[in-house]
Amino acid sequence: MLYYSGHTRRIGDVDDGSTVTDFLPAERARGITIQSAAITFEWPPALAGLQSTPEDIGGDTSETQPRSRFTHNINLIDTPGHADFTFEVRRSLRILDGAVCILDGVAGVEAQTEQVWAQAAEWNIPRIVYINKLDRDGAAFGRTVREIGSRLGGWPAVCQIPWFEGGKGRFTGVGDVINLEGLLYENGGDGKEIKRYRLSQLEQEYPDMAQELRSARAALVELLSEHDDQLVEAFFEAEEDHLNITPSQLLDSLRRCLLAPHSTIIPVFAGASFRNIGVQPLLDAVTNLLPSPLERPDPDVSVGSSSGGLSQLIRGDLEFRKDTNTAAKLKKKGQTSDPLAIGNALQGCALAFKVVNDPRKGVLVYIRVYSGSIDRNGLLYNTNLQSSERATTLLRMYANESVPVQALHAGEIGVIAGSKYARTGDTLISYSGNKATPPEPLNKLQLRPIKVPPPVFFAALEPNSLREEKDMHEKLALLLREDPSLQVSQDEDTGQTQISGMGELHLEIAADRLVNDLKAKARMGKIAIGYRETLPEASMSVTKVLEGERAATKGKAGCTALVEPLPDDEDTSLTVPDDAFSYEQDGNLVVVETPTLDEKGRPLTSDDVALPANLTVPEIQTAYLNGALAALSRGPSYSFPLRNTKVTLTLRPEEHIFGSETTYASLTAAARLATNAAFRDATKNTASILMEPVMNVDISVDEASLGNVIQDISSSRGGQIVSLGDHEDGASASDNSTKRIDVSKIYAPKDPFESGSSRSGEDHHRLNLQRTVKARVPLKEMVGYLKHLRSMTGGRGTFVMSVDRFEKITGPREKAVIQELLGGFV
Ligand SMILES: Nc1nc2c(ncn2[C@@H]2O[C@H](COP(=O)(O)OP(=O)(O)OP(=O)(O)O)[C@@H](O)[C@H]2O)c(=O)[nH]1
Repeated sequence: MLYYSGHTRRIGDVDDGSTVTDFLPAERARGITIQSAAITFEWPPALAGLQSTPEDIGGDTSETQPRSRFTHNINLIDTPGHADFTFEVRRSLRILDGAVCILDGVAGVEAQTEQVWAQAAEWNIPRIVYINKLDRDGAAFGRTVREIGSRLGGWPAVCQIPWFEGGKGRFTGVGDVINLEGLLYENGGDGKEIKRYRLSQLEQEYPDMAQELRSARAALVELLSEHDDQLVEAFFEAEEDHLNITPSQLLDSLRRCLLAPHSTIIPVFAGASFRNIGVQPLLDAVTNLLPSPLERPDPDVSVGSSSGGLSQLIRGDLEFRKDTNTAAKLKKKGQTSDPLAIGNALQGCALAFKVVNDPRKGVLVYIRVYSGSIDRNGLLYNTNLQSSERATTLLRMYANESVPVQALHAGEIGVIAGSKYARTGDTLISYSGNKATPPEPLNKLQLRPIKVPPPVFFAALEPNSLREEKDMHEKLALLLREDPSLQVSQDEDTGQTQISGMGELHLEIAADRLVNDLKAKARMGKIAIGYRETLPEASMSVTKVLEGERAATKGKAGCTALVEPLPDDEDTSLTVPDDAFSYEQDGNLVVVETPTLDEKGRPLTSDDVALPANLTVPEIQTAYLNGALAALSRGPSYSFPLRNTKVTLTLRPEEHIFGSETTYASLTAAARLATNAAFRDATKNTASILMEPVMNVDISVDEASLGNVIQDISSSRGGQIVSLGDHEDGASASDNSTKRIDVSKIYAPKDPFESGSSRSGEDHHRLNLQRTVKARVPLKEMVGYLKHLRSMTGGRGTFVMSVDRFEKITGPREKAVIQELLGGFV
């Protein structure tokens, strides 16, 4: 894409590590994408002027021109395909306006495809499909098209068909169903030499291709007519001749269908990128079919407990819930809660979706601007961190150069260079006025956040020497800004640092980044499963006072803690009193109570003691919270993080505050001490109960291996089969909400081997039947599964998994796990 748009001089090759977007050494070495890089280019190329398009197709010159005749800015976000990085995919998905789903023409729809497809549907992102690798042996365009129908739950609108030499030979080009022409690529060329054949020429020189193209055209018109009345009209005007519909009418219809809410039309394109076949027409399709930022629905935002659309907020139409703390506080402070004034104060709103530490340029924060503009040197408020910084350098990123710009506007993607704080996922806003903080409640404005899945693997990280420890932690902090799906915790007693993440590869790459790219002098220990522990019973209320001499932290402070197990799956928000400060994370709930103080820290009755001047109620709440979170990261019995645990911390100034001796740090330390003591109290009779991650596993296999795979999951691995999908009849793995697609009604050109095979087509069909097994399996049993699955399925099986929940381990399994853990520690 970058080559054809004129931004690089040579075509990058993943196999020899010369790609532009996979720029991390770890990515180039492994040939995979890890971070979603964002790059801007123009299509059609800006320098070339208007692209020459095939003349005289359809014959009508009065109609609207396709968008691909005019230069557009395209922001390309390349996302990783490996299951360990689904979080990376998720966070880039949400900033997309449209997506190209690239399928492997041999593997077809894979388990991973279904997962990412469903996520994209959640964000309402219009998608087109590109079936790649059609040059490979065993590539099956037709079968893949049918799988798109059965497994992705939509109607494939075949916009291109593959062109094989002599019908079965080398893959040489594509048939363009919209423009009714054949595109023949020069063998072994860079893809710039394309010979175009009009239908009439094809009929003379390649009659089979012409025939297939006509069938495909009829199928496309018929499919769209079922979803789009305007095309039905056009069809009648065209004297009911499929071939007389103009390309523009078809593109407009496809676009209407694709952009309609809950669209079930999936435009399909074909190619072999490695042979440089099919890339430019795909770029035309991106320009012609996918929406511009202006055509996207209003992004969801929340402001405190109110939520709605961003433009609603700007117009002053967002209703702020009167019962919220926000409204009450606003009133007290005498500030406006006039929605229009709030909307007017917002000048720009952007999302930081990627933080990259570039060895030469420093920290680059990639942002997507949603409204207004982000200006150079303007003050930017980070509503996640509740702090502001100036965007001194704004860049637009091209393939190998970055261009400084004065502002980034709504719809644009660019970079803030040198930002000190912004992390992946943070909402950034600019606002009117010169204050360091935006007017309330804009400081709470959040673009719809993504949930970070709980990490299920961990490993110890050790600096090579004590001297390196500080440096290692600084570099870790940078890594965490890049990737919020990594977590780091430190053992208070041993000082050992642990890193946890989504998968083994995820942690390996993190360690690789830390050591090789960020040059931390450290090493990572063995990767193990991240179990959790939960309390067997509630503790007594425990008060601890921390004295400076005893601890590393200076100062004196106290805290009272009470801990208790939460019932499984309880909606924790229900158990918090409205006026208390509470925080939920990883299935835990921390509540901080200050029963004798008002929100300004003043005593409620004359018998109560006030806060000293150096402390405020919010500071105490955060200090206590941080102490509790630190304690929660290490359980009392097995040192695993706690789960389903409620921590209630209470501050009573007369007991816990010692004038100016009481600092923020000492309060945090006291809260941690008290929480830990309460944990010990709750486990004095019985040890914590271990919990293990149980995964939702989707396995794709063909009919022949189905029995073995099910047997293996349910008996050897203790898994529970949830459902069996039959892809070809449409009883697919996709959830029930997606409509079933009648696969027999899908148009797909015959695959070369289908006709030439000695087997009857039907037999072949059945043998290739793909099934999706959905199961719930403990993660412990899934370690090393890919290799096993491959051997059971002759290499064709694929699977994906995500954390479903943590479950208590009981009975003989508990013994076995504990034994293994103990063994691991010896
Ligand atoms: N034969 C053939 N091989 C291809 C084609 N396109 C890509 N490949 C090969 O497929 C492999 C994977 O290519 P990538 O571009 O890294 O695929 P990806 O989907 O981006 O992979 P991730 O970066 O892990 O997400 C490489 O070895 C490519 O050479 C094609 O059209 N034909």
